[in-house]
Amino acid sequence: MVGNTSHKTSRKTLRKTLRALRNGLSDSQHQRASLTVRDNLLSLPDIMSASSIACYLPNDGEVDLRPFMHACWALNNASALHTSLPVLHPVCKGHLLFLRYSEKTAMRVNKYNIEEPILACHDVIPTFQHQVILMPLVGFDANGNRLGMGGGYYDRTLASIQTQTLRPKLIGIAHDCQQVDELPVQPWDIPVNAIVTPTQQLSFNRI
Ligand SMILES: Nc1nc2c(c(=O)[nH]1)N(C=O)[C@@H](CNc1ccc(C(=O)N[C@@H](CCC(=O)O)C(=O)O)cc1)CN2
Ligand SMILES: Nc1ncnc2c1ncn2[C@@H]1O[C@H](COP(=O)(O)OP(=O)(O)OP(=O)(O)O)[C@@H](O)[C@H]1O
Repeated sequence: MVGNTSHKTSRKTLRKTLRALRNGLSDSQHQRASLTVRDNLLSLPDIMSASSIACYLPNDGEVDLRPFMHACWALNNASALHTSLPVLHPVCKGHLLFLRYSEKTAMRVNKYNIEEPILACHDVIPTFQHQVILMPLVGFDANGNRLGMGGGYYDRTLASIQTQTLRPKLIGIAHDCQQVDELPVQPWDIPVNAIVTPTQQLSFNRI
């Protein structure tokens, strides 16, 4: 665990350190992480009862959710379980849309070189209509505070649904090496309900 994480340690420095750690994992560590996270997710009642789950495609050494998405698609033959991916909002800068994603989805590359579905209105799944949003974490602590890539995309997008009573469960996904003692928290940070890593399933009581 990265130790020296007082509030004085800037988020920028932490991001750099934690991104280097996950990018330093070997191919076999990445493959194992991806499969154990898949299995851990499939053991969660919130996942098994969901009909729409927002995922992401791996970037910058993140845990690869593609095996999990394949498992969801296999389940979708028996139950109605759909996966979506984040797309940079074309109008509302700094926000995300979530678009339905399957093996047949036409894709393009966004400004961060991450593949995303080509925008088609009928494929948009409104954020609040997801039961679960799986969020890529750069860092996390044992209180469920999270650090992302620094764009504020998830924070802005999720801020608009915080007042709703029925809102998606936010599950952060990370490698174990991304845990820190204590993250410096900002007023706009939206904490997660749970965190899944290859070896941990943390859950947090939130109102
Ligand atoms: N897989 C994945 N998809 C995602 C996210 C993510 O964190 N992971 N996002 C979560 O928000 C959104 C994209 N946000 C991102 C924000 C910054 C960078 C990034 O690489 N920033 C560079 C600077 C690039 C530049 O300014 O041109 C860097 O920090 O090195 C990437 C994605 C939507 N899709
Ligand atoms: N709800 C919001 N409204 C306006 N600006 C926001 C909001 N949330 C975050 N921001 C802005 O986004 C910037 C990046 O935020 P932060 O450092 O929390 O990124 P992050 O941890 O990568 O978040 P995310 O994973 O949500 O992209 C901050 O400078 C902040 O001003």
